[in-house]
Amino acid sequence: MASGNTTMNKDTILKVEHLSMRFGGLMAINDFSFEAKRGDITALIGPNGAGKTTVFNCITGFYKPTMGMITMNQASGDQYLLERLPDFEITKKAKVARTFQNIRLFSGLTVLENLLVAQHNALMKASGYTILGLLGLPAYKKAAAEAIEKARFWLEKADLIDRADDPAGDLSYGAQRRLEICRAMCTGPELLCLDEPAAGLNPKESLALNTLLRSIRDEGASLLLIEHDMSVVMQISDHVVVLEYGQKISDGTPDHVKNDPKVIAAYLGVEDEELDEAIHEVEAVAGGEH
Ligand SMILES: Nc1ncnc2c1ncn2[C@@H]1O[C@H](COP(=O)(O)OP(=O)(O)OP(=O)(O)O)[C@@H](O)[C@H]1O
Repeated sequence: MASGNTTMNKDTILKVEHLSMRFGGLMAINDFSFEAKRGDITALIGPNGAGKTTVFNCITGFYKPTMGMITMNQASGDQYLLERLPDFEITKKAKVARTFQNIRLFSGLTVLENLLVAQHNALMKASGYTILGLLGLPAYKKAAAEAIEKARFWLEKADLIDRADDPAGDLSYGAQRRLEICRAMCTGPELLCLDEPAAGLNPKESLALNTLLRSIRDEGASLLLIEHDMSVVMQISDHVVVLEYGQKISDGTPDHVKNDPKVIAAYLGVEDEELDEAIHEVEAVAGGEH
């Protein structure tokens, strides 16, 4: 059941309005608003400590924001105010899944088993929560076959199907990251939030990640990612939002953001009082290039 009723364009999947998060005396996020469009890959970028992970934690229910509204607008038209939902309902009902900066797989289980564990809820429901159900109910057998089918589908997309029966811990780092993303996709999200998916990947692994992320978008899901690797952000994002000190400093296409003097200045790490000067310098250089 929907828990929100904001008037929203159906192309918008996530709307963050006036989000603020205070930790004691620190205002980590300060009146931050943005929208992610359905079917887009939206990247949230910014220098270290800008507040990106805090925004993710508010969207996915790990933190309750000090202020603000976060609306998930499903394709069906159902809306959920995420700041009011417990985190397990954000995955289950609102259909928002996430991965973390550090890999959290069951390394002793096989690749396939990791994806079946992700579908545990659907399987238990089909069993009627009884051992007899597990053993004999046709509904359970059907659900189990569907769970395996879904797992195989995402393993194909991630180029991991040949590793299905290997322990997850035996995979390379890049392959483990892709497996984590497959696991999140097996929960059937409409919005997938990825926290630095390219961190620590070599160029070949980065390319394989880009291919997987594009195929997730092609399958109809929307993505929101935090990423430091600018080659990933610029190559695959449809939309980029830039945070600095908890506030939005730029929002637009990768090209727009890449050439925004405020973004360049933020990444160069200039102090506030030097910002105007840096912007003028960057504008002068950019002007000279044309
Ligand atoms: N649980 C917390 N308690 C206190 N302060 C916190 C907490 N979580 C984050 N912060 C502070 O909030 C600010 C934003 O941190 P956050 O981790 O969201 O930034 P980030 O942009 O994700 O950084 P990075 O790129 O380094 O991961 C930082 O000053 C950080 O120290």
